[in-house]
This record gives sequence, C-alpha cells and structure tokens, in this order.
Amino acid sequence: MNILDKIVLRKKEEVAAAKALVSVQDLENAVHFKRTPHSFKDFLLSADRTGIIAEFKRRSPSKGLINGVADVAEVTQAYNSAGASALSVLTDVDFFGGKTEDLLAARAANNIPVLRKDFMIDEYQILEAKAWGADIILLIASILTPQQINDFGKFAQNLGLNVLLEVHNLEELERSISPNLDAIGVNNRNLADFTVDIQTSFDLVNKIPDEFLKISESAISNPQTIRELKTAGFNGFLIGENFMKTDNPGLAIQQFVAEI
Ligand SMILES: O=P(O)(O)OC[C@@H](O)[C@@H](O)c1c[nH]c2ccccc12
Repeated sequence: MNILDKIVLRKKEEVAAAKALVSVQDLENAVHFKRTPHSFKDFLLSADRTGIIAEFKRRSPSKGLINGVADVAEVTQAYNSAGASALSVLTDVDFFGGKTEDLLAARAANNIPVLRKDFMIDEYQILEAKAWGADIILLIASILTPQQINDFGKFAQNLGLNVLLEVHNLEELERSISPNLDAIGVNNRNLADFTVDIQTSFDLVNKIPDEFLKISESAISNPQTIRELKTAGFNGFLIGENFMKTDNPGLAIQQFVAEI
C-alpha cells in the first residue's frame, strides 16, 4: 500500500467521524455558507497579482516537519500582501498537520481566494469547504473515478466554488477532463512515491484544453522557473515548501516575487 492509499483509507474514517458529529444541515447553516466565493480566474489573471498560489503547509509525508511555529493568519496575510493570487491551506490533520481552524483563520484574515487543500472523496467535504469559507476545492484525479470528478465538480460549482483538478500524467488528464472544472493543475510530485520532476508540467501543458486555467504544482523553488512556466502557458504556480521551510515565509515570498 502506497502513501496515497493510506491517506485515502484514513480519510474515509475521518469523513465518517465528521458526518457523525456535524450534520449537513449544520454545515448549511454556517455563516460562510451564504457568502459568494471569489473568482479564482479573476485573481489568477489579475495584472496586480503574481499567479502564485501560496500554500500554508506545516508538514508533509515526504518532507516530515516543514514549519512547526508559523502562524497561519500572519503568514497568509504576508502571502497576500506580496501579491499571491490565492492561498492554499492544508486541512488534512494526520498527514499534513493541518486543521479546519487554519482554513477559518486564513479566510478571516484575507480577501483573496482560498483553496481547501485536502483529499476530497465525498460530497460532504465539499459542503465543509463551503461552510469554512473556502473558494476553491481540489479534486485529485489519481484517487477519483471520472464519474466522481464529474459529479463532485458539478456539485462544487453549483455551490459557487471553483474547482481545481490535479493530474500527474497524460492518462489521468485524458480520462478526467470534464466541463465541471475551472482549472487543471499538473502536480510535479508523484503522490504515490514522492519523486519530483518539473518537466512533468512542460510535458503536459499543451495537452490541457485552453478553456481551463493551467496551474503548475509543487517543487517550484526558483523565480526563473516561474518565467519558464509562464512562457510555456501556465497561469498559476502552487508553492508551499519553498516559503514554509524558512523562518519567515512572508519575507521569503516577498524576495521571490521581486525576482520574477
Ligand atoms: O511544497 P511544494 O513542493 O511547493 O508543493 C505545494 C503543493 O503543490 C503540494 O503541497 C501538493 C500538491 N498536490 C497536493 C495534494 C495533496 C497535498 C499536497 C499537495
């Protein structure tokens, strides 16, 4: 069993436990449930912003502890001030050290799109994302059937949420394309074995239909890479560790942006 299989198994238990504690009605009654989500596209393509989706990530299965002290409101506000187009906040507890409160805190502190970064396997989690104030959800092709991607995408868009589909190879991309998506992200990290290769993005960019926003995800640590990815056709760049591993992620993004 690879790490992704383990995460999904644990996620099923977590979702079952959450459902027993908080009803769908409770989620629908949350204040954020009524807010209109920001448009991912507007912020990604805005000339005033950088296209960077800056991630708050405490730890990961591949890297272990990345940052045990960072404050989510402080860091996400600094990401925002430096020109991030969106924020990505991990809500997975057991493998990434995230929590619901992190998403709520990032939402409260910022007026730009926030991605709920988690392993979505059930519509209930999409309702949670909406109730917690997220604007974007992630669907990971390698853990979902094409039918689920289509259904979850439609369900999320009906709630006004933006949908980011993550793929890692051509086969996943071709089988997962659906009209109910806003953006397609190429993950440079293979979640099954953690190998990283930025070339994955360059190989797949021209296979993504132009109606979707194009995002390159993971292992980006160099401003020069952003320029190359832009030239290749990418609109967005998901960056976590490169900022989070420093003792001042806000300063790290500021210096990075100055060099783009
Ligand atoms: O920290 P990095 O290498 O900059 O990567 C960020 C982001 O792409 C990565 O955290 C990620 C991409 N897809 C995911 C799915 C689940 C959890 C995490 C991820």
